[in-house]
Amino acid sequence: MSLTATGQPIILSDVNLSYGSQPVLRGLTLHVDAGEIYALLGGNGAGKSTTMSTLLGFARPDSGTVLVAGHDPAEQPDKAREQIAYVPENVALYEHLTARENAAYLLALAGRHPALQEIDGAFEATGLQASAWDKRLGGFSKGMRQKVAIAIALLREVPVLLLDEPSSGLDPRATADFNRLVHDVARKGAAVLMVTHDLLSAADIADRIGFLESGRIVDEASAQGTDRFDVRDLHRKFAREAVTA
Ligand SMILES: Nc1ncnc2c1ncn2[C@@H]1O[C@H](COP(=O)(O)OP(=O)(O)OP(=O)(O)O)[C@@H](O)[C@H]1O
Repeated sequence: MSLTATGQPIILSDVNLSYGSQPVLRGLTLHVDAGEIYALLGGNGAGKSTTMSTLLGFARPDSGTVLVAGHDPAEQPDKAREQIAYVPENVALYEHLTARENAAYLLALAGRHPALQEIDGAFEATGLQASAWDKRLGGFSKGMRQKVAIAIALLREVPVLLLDEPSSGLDPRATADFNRLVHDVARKGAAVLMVTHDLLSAADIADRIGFLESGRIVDEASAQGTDRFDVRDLHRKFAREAVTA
């Protein structure tokens, strides 16, 4: 695992990015430590997806520093992506392959060849019921798909986990299961950056919450020990930002 001198797997420092004449990221600075869960909250158009695209090497900043486990995604996209497990809002898996086949195939593409027991162990850790392991993905719910995606992420043992709107479309039970899993991944040492509109989830699992407005962090809050976030307070901040964005 290659880290930067500061040991932070996710670094965005003073990042500026425009689409044509429209500035989208404006001096964005955001660092995530190993083992930390950072929730990025922001209204529509605040630049959350662009931030993800920048980390994945799909969008090139005009200036500033972006490092994923020490690699600049714009210069070395393959190296950066090797360090990232990315779970998009709608997980893309092979519909005609079973859960086990999806895991084996996608991990092979990433250069890993875990034994079947390891794949099953990861499914077990995610709470995906054993009766689904040999079923084709075609009939899976969104929650089940996310479990397969997280199992693959667990087996890749990468230092960076990026989650895009992970709880949208999940019922409260599935959201709680998913949050528990993300928590476990972070406790194993991954830096987790999640983009979300779900204040409850953010309050539940984030160590830090950043409010993104017009491409920069305008406010940040940290959980202090066992003191969690006050959701009503978050809502007030979020609503204000959404109004002023
Ligand atoms: N490929 C692109 N080309 C031009 N403009 C873009 C492109 N992608 C995003 N934008 C613009 O950049 C701004 C930020 O978009 P982005 O998708 O990053 O915001 P977001 O916070 O993810 O919003 P949402 O919550 O609606 O998904 C928006 O004004 C959007 O129209």
